[in-house]
Amino acid sequence: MKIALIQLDIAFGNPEVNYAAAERKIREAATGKPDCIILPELWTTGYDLTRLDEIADRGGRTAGALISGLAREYGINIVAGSVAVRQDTGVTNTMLIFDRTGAPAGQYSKLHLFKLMDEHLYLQPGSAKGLFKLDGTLCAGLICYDIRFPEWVRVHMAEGAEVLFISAEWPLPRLSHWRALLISRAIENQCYVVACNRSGSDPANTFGGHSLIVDPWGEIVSEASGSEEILSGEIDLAKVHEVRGQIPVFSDRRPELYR
Ligand SMILES: NC(=O)CCC(=O)C(=O)O
Repeated sequence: MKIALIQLDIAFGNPEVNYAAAERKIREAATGKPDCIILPELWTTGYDLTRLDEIADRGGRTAGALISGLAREYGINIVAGSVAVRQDTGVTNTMLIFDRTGAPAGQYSKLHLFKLMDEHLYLQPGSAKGLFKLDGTLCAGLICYDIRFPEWVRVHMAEGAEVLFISAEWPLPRLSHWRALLISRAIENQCYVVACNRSGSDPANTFGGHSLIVDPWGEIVSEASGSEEILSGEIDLAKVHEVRGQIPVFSDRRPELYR
């Protein structure tokens, strides 16, 4: 599976600019004929949370129509990062996933809200898992701060997911945590981790970039710089089975005692 990670510099609170930029980058990434493209967290609005009443995407319809159309046009799966989605009950930070036909393959609303960036004041948390299938492979999609919760990642991996997609807006001062957490999640779950961060800055934060693909042994397959770029890398699902066969972590678990 060939993956393209679009490490975007997001315009603060300006969905129109971000829709145009994402479309341009997806078209550019599509020339490399990837099987899957991934975008960062909150790529339509950035963290302009105080203006969500104005700029959140009702039902995710605008972002959904754009991404579904591009997925269908190029025949590529797109993990469309996350979008501030206006629901009847409030706004969620929701990952949208489309398959090669442009059909929705799943969605996931960020479960753990990050207080340091005021998410709890403006966003509603999700309450469902982020499992979906791409080309027959079971995948999990989680968002940024979620990677600090290994127990939540494990819930997905224990159901048999082989690839963990992460969309993020992870600030530069905690870049060492970003790398260590992603490598740890890959090693402990013996899965591929495909993690797309943003670059650039907003009024409150500078973001770290360094999007990553990590293999099930914890080795880095590809790593981006700190600037805007399209990162590519290949994942070999046979390696998941090889590593899980060599050290049978999942069958050696004692979940009855983990309480
Ligand atoms: N957008 C986020 O969830 C950021 C999470 C983060 O920075 C962290 O340190 O955790």
